[in-house]
Amino acid sequence: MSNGENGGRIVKVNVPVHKNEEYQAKVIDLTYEGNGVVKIADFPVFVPNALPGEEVTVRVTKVTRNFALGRVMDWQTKSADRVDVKDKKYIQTGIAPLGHLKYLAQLRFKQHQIEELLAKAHLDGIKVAPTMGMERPYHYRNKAQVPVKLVHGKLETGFYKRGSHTLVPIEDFYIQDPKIDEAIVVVRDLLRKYHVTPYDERTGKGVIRTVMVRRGYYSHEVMVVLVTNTKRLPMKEQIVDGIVAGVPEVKSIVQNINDKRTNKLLGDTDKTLWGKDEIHDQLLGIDFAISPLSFYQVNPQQTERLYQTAIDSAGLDGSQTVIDAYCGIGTISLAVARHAKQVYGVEIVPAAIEDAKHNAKRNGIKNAKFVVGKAEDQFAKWQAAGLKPDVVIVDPPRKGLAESLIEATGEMAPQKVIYVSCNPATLVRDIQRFADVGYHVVKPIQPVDQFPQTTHVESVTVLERTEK
Ligand SMILES: C[S@@+](CC[C@H](N)C(=O)[O-])C[C@H]1O[C@@H](n2cnc3c(N)ncnc32)[C@H](O)[C@@H]1O
Repeated sequence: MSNGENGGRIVKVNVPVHKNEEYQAKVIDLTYEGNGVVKIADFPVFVPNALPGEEVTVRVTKVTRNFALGRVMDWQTKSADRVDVKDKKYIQTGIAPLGHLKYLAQLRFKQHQIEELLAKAHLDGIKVAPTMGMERPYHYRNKAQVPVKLVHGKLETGFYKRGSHTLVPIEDFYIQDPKIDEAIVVVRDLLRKYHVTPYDERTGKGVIRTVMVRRGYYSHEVMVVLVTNTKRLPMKEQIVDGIVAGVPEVKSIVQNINDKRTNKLLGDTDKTLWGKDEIHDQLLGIDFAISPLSFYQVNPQQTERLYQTAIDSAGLDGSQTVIDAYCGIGTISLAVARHAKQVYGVEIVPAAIEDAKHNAKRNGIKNAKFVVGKAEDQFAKWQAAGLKPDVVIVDPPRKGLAESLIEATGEMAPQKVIYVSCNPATLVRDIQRFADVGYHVVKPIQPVDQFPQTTHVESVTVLERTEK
């Protein structure tokens, strides 16, 4: 019998492990979240920083009815796939939850996740290609959003410990562009120098909440966004001058005001303090304008590979009509437009569609039309209007596709469906639903590692219409 917590209530649960006790066990698996799994008298305990095959001493930190959480206190044996991460902060904070696994093993882990889900759905016939990885799988992020807090009386920038709001001070973020890390240190030192107070979420007081920095991968243009809780930023001129002097590539300095007591990072009001309102960068040779609130892919190198894989799979020769569903700021649509007769993009966020139209114009692309709306509703409208696309590309959020969208696709009868997925579980579910309307996977699913050192799995699946 052990005490487990349940929404603040203490409940008695009949389980074979006890909080704060230590157990020796062998790690038997790795979860999709990157935690090691050990079983104690058949009861699962999930443990960060533990790899399959390792023998460990685990201290149990939390017990629930069905599982427990634990922490490795000691390793009796270590996995050959283990990397000794120099700084435990990366694992503690969730910056790099797979940072302790060799990169090749991370790529296999991602491939294997899709294979396992297919096998569970009795779809073992569908193959999965080895994950396309990065040559240098570090320092890839083109955007940082770093909380600012008082830690032991000193203003610090860093990252939250997993599952908490405890700030761990960090200077080298490991997966971010090092120029971004340098810019954050410059800003932090200026905030310290001019005694700007960090926001305190308990009292709602203080000035600076977050520092966001973006840097164009090709353009090298840097944008610094200071997210404040107050309309006034004290010592504004001095801070701006300091950033201009300390960050040579800076092209835009923006104050974003977020005076809501919320976990939301950015507020709705932007004030450009210096330079341009937006920076620019390219993806697949297309120029994109990026403002503080714009969505933009964070790993440009791998995004290009992911989208190129999707575009190559579409087999376009300039004569096709293509739908790009969940098009965001039109990244895929605009890249496809150069190889298609006409492209239609649909996306639920109006600001993203504004960006998409703006980006089409800037690049002189005239054969892409963008619509705001729910993809599932828009598919029904297109179907009713008799639109006959040759190719449908979908890039949905983690929850995958609405069933009605799959049915409408079946009715519009494109030759190909290209499915860009960020969640293998909903991908496998949707592959089964596509089979019901006559579409089958025609080549191995291609995972592309968009987020090295983390557990995210992105992939491209090609489905074709097959006669029943
Ligand atoms: C994985 S992102 C796709 C990003 C896009 N391909 C790009 O590169 O910019 C998923 C997108 O789907 C949008 N979205 C979410 N639910 C939607 C819905 N029901 N209909 C249309 N778009 C939706 C989100 O706002 C987000 O932009």
